[in-house]
Amino acid sequence: MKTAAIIGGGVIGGGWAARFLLNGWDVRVFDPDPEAERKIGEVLANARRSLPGLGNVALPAEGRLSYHATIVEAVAGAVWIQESVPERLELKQKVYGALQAYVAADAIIGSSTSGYKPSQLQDGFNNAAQIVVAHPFNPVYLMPLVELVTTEVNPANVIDSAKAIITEIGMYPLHLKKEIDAHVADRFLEAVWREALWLVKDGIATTEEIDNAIRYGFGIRWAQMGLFETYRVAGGEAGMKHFMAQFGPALKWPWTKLMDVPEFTDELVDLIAGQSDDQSGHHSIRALERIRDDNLVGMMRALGANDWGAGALQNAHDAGREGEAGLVRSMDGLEDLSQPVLTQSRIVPLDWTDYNGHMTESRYLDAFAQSTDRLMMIIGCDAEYIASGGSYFTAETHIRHIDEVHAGDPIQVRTRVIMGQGKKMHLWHEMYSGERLLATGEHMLLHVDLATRRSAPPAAHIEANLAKLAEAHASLAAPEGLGRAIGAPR
Ligand SMILES: NC(=O)C1=CN([C@@H]2O[C@H](COP(=O)(O)OP(=O)(O)OC[C@H]3O[C@@H](n4cnc5c(N)ncnc54)[C@H](O)[C@@H]3O)[C@@H](O)[C@H]2O)C=CC1
Ligand SMILES: C[N+](C)(C)CC(=O)CC(=O)[O-]
Repeated sequence: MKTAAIIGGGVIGGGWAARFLLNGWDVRVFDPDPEAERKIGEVLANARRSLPGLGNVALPAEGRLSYHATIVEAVAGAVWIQESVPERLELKQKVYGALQAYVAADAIIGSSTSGYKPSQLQDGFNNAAQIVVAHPFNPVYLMPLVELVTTEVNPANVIDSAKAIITEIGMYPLHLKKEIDAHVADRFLEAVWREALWLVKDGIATTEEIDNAIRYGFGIRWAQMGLFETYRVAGGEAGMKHFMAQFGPALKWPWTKLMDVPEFTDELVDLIAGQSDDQSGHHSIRALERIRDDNLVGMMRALGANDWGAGALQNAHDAGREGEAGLVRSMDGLEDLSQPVLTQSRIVPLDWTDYNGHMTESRYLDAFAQSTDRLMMIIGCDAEYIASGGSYFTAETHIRHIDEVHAGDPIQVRTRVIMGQGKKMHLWHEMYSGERLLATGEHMLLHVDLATRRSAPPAAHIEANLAKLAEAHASLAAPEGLGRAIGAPR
């Protein structure tokens, strides 16, 4: 089991603790705040609610969380130390002094700093080679980006290990080519924030109207294509060059105030805070966090369906986790052909539930369809085969809902081949949470030629694999409920 030490467990340190813990790492925390345990507990509760269902493959079992009275105790055995103390250079350097004395020589020390350059943190320490900036985004347990900033004193093996660990916990290491104050993303955030403060101060728009300008407009676009790809599309068929020719000159017009910062007078602070209270004061911060998390999970899962942006990143992370979750991609991976095939192992995501507070009916079909997709892949009807023109279409489905399941619960689907002959594939899926049977799905599929859209025999290797599974599964007792239908009223 790998161990991470969290030095400073506030908003960001708590998020890092949750991210490591839910990805199976042991986490040791040092924070002198007597309220730290309670605060981290609340962040962790939100993380447990949202992160496990973000992907389509179950996460490993949670690691162990412990709190320690000193830095020296907290860093014992840690291979990653994440410093997230307040953004004050002299405080961070004091912490690095202690870390220099106690951290293992091969451990990595990441700083969450939003603005300091790694050279400012490394300065004067004989273990500078171990110190990097690993700047995350709030909430750390859901947002994938980590800006990894290094200097010439960090050797390649430290940088490679840092990238590998960040990737292992489901995040994306954006390694900057050189260090710069506030890295990449915070420079944008500062520019946008500065401009927004002017717009409020000058009475052009309220905090709520500015937020609407973002969330009804460019904010949604940025979440999926970023800045440059969005503008490339906005240039029409002529693309980026046309876009630059058309809108480049505006950069020199007085559209923005950029470096000019409004003074934080009491009047301006009251104006902004008052408008923010009017806009959102009816929600507690924890409630707003949950609304934010629900939306982030929903958006990232929607991007995943298109294998795009943060969703594509999550899909790649899922693919790397399949083996540990017991999922296979080919017949070679099946240890015992006579047993039903594990075709899904996941946590019920937040966006799969409904007004009745449980997994909604359409998601049972979604889950069973994903299990069918995996079985198709296992017998050889994979992306390459489908691109060559053959696939299966579902002709008939019968789902029985046997027991409830809720967001955050683990589910597994085990699949039997009832019949696999010629064009026909008859599947039986059983969905469990632990030992509890939740639902069954019976599906008849037909192999089709994608060019003619008509049924046609599958390739020989697919037919052979299907027959092998059907024969092996025939030795099991017939599943209870097989062939059932609602039936016409008498
Ligand atoms: N809040 C945000 O949106 C983001 C913050 N960051 C960065 O993360 C770092 C932490 O920021 P937040 O979590 O927002 O601050 P915070 O104020 O919520 O948490 C800081 C924590 O550090 C603890 N602390 C203070 N002195 C300490 C010491 N000597 N040793 C161990 N713990 C100590 C405090 O008790 C507190 O719990 C900063 O460098 C900040 O720039 C990075 C990304 C986003
Ligand atoms: C405001 N902030 C500079 C601390 C923000 C960040 O560093 C990243 C984030 O989560 O927005």
